[in-house]
Amino acid sequence: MLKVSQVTFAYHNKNTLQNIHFSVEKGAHTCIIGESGCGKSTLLKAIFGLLDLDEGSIYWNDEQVLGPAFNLVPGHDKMKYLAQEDHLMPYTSVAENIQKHLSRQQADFSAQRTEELLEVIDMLPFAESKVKNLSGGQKQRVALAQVLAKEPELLLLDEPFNFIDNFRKNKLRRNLFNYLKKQEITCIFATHDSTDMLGFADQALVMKEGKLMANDTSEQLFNFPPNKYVASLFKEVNELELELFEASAEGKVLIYPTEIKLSENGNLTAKVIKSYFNGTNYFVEAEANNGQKIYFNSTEFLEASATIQLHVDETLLQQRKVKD
Ligand SMILES: Nc1ncnc2c1ncn2[C@@H]1O[C@H](COP(=O)(O)OP(=O)(O)OP(=O)(O)O)[C@@H](O)[C@H]1O
Repeated sequence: MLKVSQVTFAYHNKNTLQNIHFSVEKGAHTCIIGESGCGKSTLLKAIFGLLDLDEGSIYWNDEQVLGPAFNLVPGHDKMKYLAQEDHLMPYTSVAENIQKHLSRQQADFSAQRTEELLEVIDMLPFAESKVKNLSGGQKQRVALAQVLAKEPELLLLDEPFNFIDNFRKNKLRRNLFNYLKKQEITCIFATHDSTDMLGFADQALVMKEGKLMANDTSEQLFNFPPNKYVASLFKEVNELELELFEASAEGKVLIYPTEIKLSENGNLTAKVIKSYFNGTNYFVEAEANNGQKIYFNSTEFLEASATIQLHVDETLLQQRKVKD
């Protein structure tokens, strides 16, 4: 189990991690998500032991993770950390790059282990290719196989899929996270992409400006986002004044565009501004009578300036009130 307790860290007096507190169970997959610069990479580095904390502590099982001031070779030996930049050997083959990272115990069945890892990253046909001839996304996959080679107890991945195209990403994510579950490897990964979080993380940590804003399952965060920042990580979201639905109501409510329906007996009146075709339907920008913008999906094209009735489910209006 990983225990991160009240961790605070500053780069040159600039607070980068503030009072971060959470734990991760053995074998669980946890994602760290948040806008660029919020401190995701810094948190991964702290967990791996690359930073000397200003306050707080980090424990992997019963062992405290200590920073470079206490370790000649920084980095915890039960963990593997894959940074955003890779450290591959360009003039050797993909297979050799992986073999180099296998542990001594695995030397006897090195070819079999290399093949297994090549399968996880979906690169069997590239085993003998030189790394220098690979694309950015392919190099990223080889770097991933390298950190898996030593069978770490805790794997820390920083944006592991950012150079990989969507077509490959889905298969790679399924392969990787199934493999990690099978091997009972605990994994913490930083990402910008909510599809990494929704499908593959047991637990999601949302960060903003160095603080931990939410720690929950991704389903819970999607269905009941505590604020607009969290909801916006998933997709575009409307933060609507409740007075639009009931004159005397106060406060705001978070509603995703797919949850607003065109309806003759709607509870919201609006005027269409523009319809954008998005392949399956139209993404419509409209304006409520208090001037607030409303975004929703429609199966039909709606003419600009048309007055329309929209409907939002009453239960959602209750459940999605914004908490301060
Ligand atoms: N070595 C460093 N020295 C000084 N400041 C740094 C250093 N590394 C990161 N920072 C700053 O710390 C803050 C957090 O950076 P970090 O890389 O952890 O964010 P991030 O959430 O991983 O961002 P991204 O998603 O863009 O990778 C940023 O303001 C960044 O500029």
